Amino acid sequence: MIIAETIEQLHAALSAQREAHPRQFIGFVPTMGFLHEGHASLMRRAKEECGYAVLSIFVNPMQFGPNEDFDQYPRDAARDIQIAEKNGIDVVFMPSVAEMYPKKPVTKVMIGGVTERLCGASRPGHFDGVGLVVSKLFHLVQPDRAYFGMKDAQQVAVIERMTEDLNIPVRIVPCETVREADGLALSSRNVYLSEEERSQAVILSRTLARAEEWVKSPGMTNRALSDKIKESIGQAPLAKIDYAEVLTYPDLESLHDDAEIISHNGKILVALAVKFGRTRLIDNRLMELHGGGYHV
Ligand SMILES: Nc1ncnc2c1ncn2[C@@H]1O[C@H](COP(=O)(O)OP(=O)(O)OP(=O)(O)O)[C@@H](O)[C@H]1O
Ligand SMILES: CC(C)(CO)[C@@H](O)C(=O)[O-]
Ligand code: BAL
Repeated sequence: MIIAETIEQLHAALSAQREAHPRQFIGFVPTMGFLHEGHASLMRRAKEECGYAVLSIFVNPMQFGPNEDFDQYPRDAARDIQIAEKNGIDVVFMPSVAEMYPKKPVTKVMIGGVTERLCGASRPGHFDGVGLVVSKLFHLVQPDRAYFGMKDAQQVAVIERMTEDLNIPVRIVPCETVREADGLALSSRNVYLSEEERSQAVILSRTLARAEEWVKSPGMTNRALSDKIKESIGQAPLAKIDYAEVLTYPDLESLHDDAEIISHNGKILVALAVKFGRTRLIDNRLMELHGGGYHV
């Protein structure tokens, strides 16, 4: 496995690969490191489907707000390198902030529409930072396919829309969320949780499982569902709701408050962001409705 800390080293590795295997696909997994089994599942899929897999590890300051956790974000490069190697990665790109942003960028990648709700609303500027760094990474790596986790479902919708609007020649591959045995979605930020917060954090996946049943009940309106979701999260005394919303997917538009959910035709996303102390966790469930029918 090649470890590239500079753009020059990355280019050298990719040029050698393209020269030796011109027809082989390149699969790309962008991350912020502190790798876990969720990341590993993306790496294995990239390797299996493409034959050659590139991982990036970069905690991107541009996507953190001034009062967010950029400085505290967990980092462990040595452990990440071992996990990458075990999961079939051919090149790890782990640049410094100065390597990625030698000058303060004056170019903005602003994605509208799909960023108006959820994390786009509660983390102003977040998706401008994601759009910028992912565009840069796509230009640097020029992957055939890029693998993103559905835990960050809004991010998948944003990146799909950005690559479509800008004709970036990459296929975005959404990947299933990997969970702990009790249902908690794996996330690098789970390490911030105290024991008590960790045991209560199961309320996110538990509420999403309940929501899936509630959606199927005839007569269940969006307003009633939202109330039930909030009440369910409220059963965890330490949980503070940032958002709990039901939106269309991938456009992330509102459903009418009084509309019966089961009569909706298309995908809906039940999306949660919940704080435990200073730790903000997200999770979601995507469902497909057929104007009365129901499929996961
Ligand atoms: N549990 C998971 N299952 C599958 N993919 C995941 C999971 N968690 C994160 N990913 C995906 O890994 C990629 C990199 O995410 P990131 O490095 O931000 O990890 P994270 O665990 O989501 O961290 P954070 O705690 O900061 O949200 C993203 O595409 C993300 O959706
Ligand atoms: C896609 C990403 C690596 C961009 O910094 C980040 O938002 C993440 O880890 O999901
Ligand atoms: N997984 C999303 C990256 C972030 O929280 O900034």
